[in-house]
This record gives sequence, structure tokens and C-alpha cells, in this order.
Amino acid sequence: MNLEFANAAYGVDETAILTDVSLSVGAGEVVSVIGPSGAGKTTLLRLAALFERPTAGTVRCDGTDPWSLSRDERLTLRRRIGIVFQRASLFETSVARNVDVGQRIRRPWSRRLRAFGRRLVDRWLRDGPTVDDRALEALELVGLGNAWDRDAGSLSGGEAQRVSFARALATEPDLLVLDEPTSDLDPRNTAILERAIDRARERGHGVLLATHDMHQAERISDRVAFLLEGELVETGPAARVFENPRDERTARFVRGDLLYDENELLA
Ligand SMILES: Nc1ncnc2c1ncn2[C@@H]1O[C@H](COP(=O)(O)OP(=O)(O)OP(=O)(O)O)[C@@H](O)[C@H]1O
Repeated sequence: MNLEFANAAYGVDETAILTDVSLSVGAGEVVSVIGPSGAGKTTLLRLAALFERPTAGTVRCDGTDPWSLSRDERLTLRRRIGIVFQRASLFETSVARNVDVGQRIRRPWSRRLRAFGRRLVDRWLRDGPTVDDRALEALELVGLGNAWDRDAGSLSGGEAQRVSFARALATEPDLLVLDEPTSDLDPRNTAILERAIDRARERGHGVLLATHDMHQAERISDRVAFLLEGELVETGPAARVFENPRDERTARFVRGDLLYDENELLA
């Protein structure tokens, strides 16, 4: 899927949260969004995941504006996007069922069948088959192939996050939207997830990632976008943005210099 922000903006009431964002993510491409806390990274990702509609400009999927489609057509498009948040939320069942449930929930239930579908999913979470090939493959990719029959409640935070990633991957999404997926993880779990992101890229999934970890952005991204106060200051190949930023604000941010007046921080 080619995701394209074209002069997209987002505001709530009179407050502008994102202004004039133009950015694309193609198949097999990892794009990282960096920027200080409150810059608008999560909001940008919510627009990409079609949770929010831009208040100006467009966010197009393969040239189509999802917000010009019917709700059901938009939901079908959303099923092609896998999402992982900072903290895993897993069902109280086996690891394998937790991964497989992503595919089941994504089946396009008709409106009338949706409530029935939910009951089926609940029953399946309790009594369904214990492992599925695609779920197992996704678990292997995050180094948890042997943990498929473990109870999800017994996992460490890092393992649970890897299961969340496997769940998103098992739906074979065209685009993965990852909001600080490793911010709570230790270096080993972070390295495993980064390798899994790299494999996802090799398989042709597009990845849009928000991260506070500059080293991670440099390591895994094809392109980096620096967001500051809702404005996309600079976008470019990762090596170029980190080694030779064009904008002074990007230079200060990637160097780790404070972007704010110290007096403001102390006020
Ligand atoms: N629904 C909303 N209503 C009002 N303000 C909002 C809303 N959503 C986000 N904001 C504000 O927009 C700004 C950007 O928020 P966002 O969560 O996108 O930033 P972020 O870059 O992801 O931050 P962090 O790195 O701390 O997670 C913040 O000042 C936030 O308070």
C-alpha cells in the first residue's frame, strides 16, 4: 500500500495539532517519525491508521481518500493496516490464540453478523484450535515459536510486546503502524523487535514508526521525518537527516541539545 499524507492537518476545536504534513510510506519502506514529546507523533500515526480524519488536506491509501468511502469500505481498508502500541494488551488465553485472534477479528463481518462474530471470537478464545500456521510463523519471527502454548499472562512485558507485533504481522498487513513499540523494552527485546521490523520490510510491508530512540531511528529507517510542534520540519533518508540535517532545529534535536529555552523548562 502506498500511504500518502498531502498537506494534511489536524486540529481539535481551535487548536492545531498537525499542520501541513506531506509524507509518504511505500511498500517495503520503514519511515520513522521523531520529535519531542507533544510534537504530534501519535496524532500523525492515528491519521495513518485511519482512526482520525484530517481536518484539512488528505491522507490517501493507494491514491484513494478513505474518508470519501463508505464506513464499511473504510473498515475494509483499515484491515490492511496493522497497529502496535507502546503497551501490549493481550487476552487471557494462549500465546497462539492471541496472535491468531488478529486475523479473526479482521474478517469483514457484515453489520448484522458483527455481534454474532464477537460471540464466536469469545468462544474461540476459550475453546478454539491451539495453533495456526500463520500465527506460528509470526511467532517464530519474533523468537517466540516455542512459546505458542504458553498462557499469555505468564509472559514478561517484552515477550508480550513481541506477541503484539506477531499478532499485527499475522494479519499480513500492507502497512504496519508502530507507536513507540520498544519504549518499555530492554535492549535484547528491542533488538528482537527491530530484527522483526526488518524482516517485515523485506517481505514488502510498509512501516510507519514513532520513536524517541534516535539510535533506533537511524538503525532501522529508510527515511526519517522530524516533527516539531505539529510541523514536519524535515524529511529525508535516515543517514542524511542524522549526519547532515538541513534545518538547524533538526540538527539541535538529533544532537540531543535542548530545543527549549532552559528558563522555560525551569519556569
Ligand atoms: N484529542 C485531543 N484534544 C486536544 N488536544 C490533543 C488531542 N490529541 C492530542 N492533543 C494534543 O496534541 C499534542 C500532540 O499530541 P501527540 O500525542 O500526538 O504527541 P506525541 O508527539 O505523540 O507525544 P509523546 O511523544 O509524548 O507521546 C499534545 O499537546 C496533545 O496534548
